Amino acid sequence: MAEEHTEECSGSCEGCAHSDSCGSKPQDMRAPANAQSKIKKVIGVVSGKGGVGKSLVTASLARTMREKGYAVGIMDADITGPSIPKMYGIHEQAMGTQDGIYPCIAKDGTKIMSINLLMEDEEAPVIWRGPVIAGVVTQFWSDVIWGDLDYLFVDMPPGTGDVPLTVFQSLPVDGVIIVTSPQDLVQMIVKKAYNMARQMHIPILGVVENYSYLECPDCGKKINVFGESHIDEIAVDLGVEVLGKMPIDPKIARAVEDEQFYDAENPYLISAAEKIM
Ligand SMILES: Nc1ncnc2c1ncn2[C@@H]1O[C@H](COP(=O)(O)OP(=O)(O)OP(=O)(O)O)[C@@H](O)[C@H]1O
Repeated sequence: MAEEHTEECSGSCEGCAHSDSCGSKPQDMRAPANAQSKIKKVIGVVSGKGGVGKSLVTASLARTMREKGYAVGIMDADITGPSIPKMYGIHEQAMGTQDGIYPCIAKDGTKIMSINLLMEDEEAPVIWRGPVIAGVVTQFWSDVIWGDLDYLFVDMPPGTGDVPLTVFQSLPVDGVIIVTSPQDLVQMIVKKAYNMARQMHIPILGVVENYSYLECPDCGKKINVFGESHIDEIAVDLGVEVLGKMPIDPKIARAVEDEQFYDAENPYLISAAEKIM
């Protein structure tokens, strides 16, 4: 019979003489990366609720890292609402061999994998149950030939469902960035995302507030379109860093609309990028 841990257990199995036979040892559910992938850091971008600009923040972080000369990939784990390929103007299908699937490469060199790159019709809905969707995300890790990457950003679906759970359990996530917006609900939803990452022992790198303000193009006055920000208080309360406050920026919105995000500049997330490095 497997031995159980004793009162002296520190919680970590490292260095314990009983670690091989202990029945209480946490199960490692990590999926193997593709044999041809060498990824230095995996960063998850999460949000407690939808529509806060998580995909935009993911792509902005990837752009900032590309500008700094790093090899970057984006895994679009938002299977039912994929938006990353379109932002970069990618509408082709990914190619596969018996070794795996090759990500598509954006004009700025960012490697991208998304369910939309595997579908014949990118407008066809994905009507799959949670475990199937979660399985696809694991395949994005095991079957995609990412090659050598400094950073892989994972654009998670909103909330705390099957996919974030699978990503946290199956991928070696080095840390998460929580994206939020300045609304009353925010405190509760940030805490949900925060608590999920904590419970899964994933380091929280900090929070980014999106839609923080709009700068008047005539007088430069900052208008709080979605109300007063509470992000600084929330960050203090949770003991996490505020990594950036992104305004509503028509130039960025245009880059998305024109499907030319590979050219977009985002000066608002420099400290978020530095925190990752
Ligand atoms: N700071 C911003 N300035 C201008 N446009 C923005 C900004 N943030 C997001 N947008 C635009 O708002 C829309 C929604 O953003 P995005 O797709 O990133 O949200 P999301 O949180 O990933 O959504 P979902 O939860 O549905 O996956 C997009 O068209 C995006 O380009």
